[in-house]
Amino acid sequence: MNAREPDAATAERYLVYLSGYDLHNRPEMLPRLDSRGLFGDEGPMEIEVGCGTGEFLCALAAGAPGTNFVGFDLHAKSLFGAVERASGADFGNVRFVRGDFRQMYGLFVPDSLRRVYLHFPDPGMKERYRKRRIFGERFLREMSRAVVRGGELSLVTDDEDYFQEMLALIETEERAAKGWRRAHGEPYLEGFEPPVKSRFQELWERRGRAVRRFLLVNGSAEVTT
Ligand SMILES: C[S@@+](CC[C@H](N)C(=O)[O-])C[C@H]1O[C@@H](n2cnc3c(N)ncnc32)[C@H](O)[C@@H]1O
Repeated sequence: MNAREPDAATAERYLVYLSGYDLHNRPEMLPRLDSRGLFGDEGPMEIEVGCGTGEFLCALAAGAPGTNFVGFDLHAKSLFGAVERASGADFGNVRFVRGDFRQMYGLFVPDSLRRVYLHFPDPGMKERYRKRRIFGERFLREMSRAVVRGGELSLVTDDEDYFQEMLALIETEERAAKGWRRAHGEPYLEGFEPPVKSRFQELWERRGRAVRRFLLVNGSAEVTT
């Protein structure tokens, strides 16, 4: 997708930029990452971490106009594509936040999210890049704090090494009997059939990669709708 930078009015409506400097030095000046802070209302909110060009998130937004959807990504050009998609459809329930998600945990409000999606996160093949992975113990803990009891975390990957890391951490989490547990009896789910597939899902499936998913529920309450 070869998207151009949005004009000022479109960027103002859809895009929030959180610089590394501000996140580190003056987080108290930044908006809270909940419905009130990003949409000015109290609607339920779902987020996609590393949303890329936003195909999946915008398809969700089209199907649930009463829910707020926020996509997070580091990469400006991908988000320009995502903004073009959302503004082209005139969605009022979508925003995008640009910046390093790992620096944003302190801006989330406890019990403010209904679902979190982390789909096809970058695996970082080389040893030194593995440290940049979004998924890990801290991610699980922070998202458990931000998501309501009974809310969900959806994890999808095509990468064997990342999959094994997810499986091991999820099993540890379940043994601790708090935080996240699997919504399914099987160790993981084979394949993923959303209403619209993301750019990376299309790409990896075309190349014959196996796609595997975990659907986790927060705490021990029943799943919310
Ligand atoms: C492989 S792409 C997947 C994009 C999308 N989820 C999809 O399925 O097409 C991973 C995305 O995560 C973003 N990303 C990687 N590290 C990030 C971070 N620390 N904070 C925010 N986004 C990040 C990348 O810029 C990239 O767009």
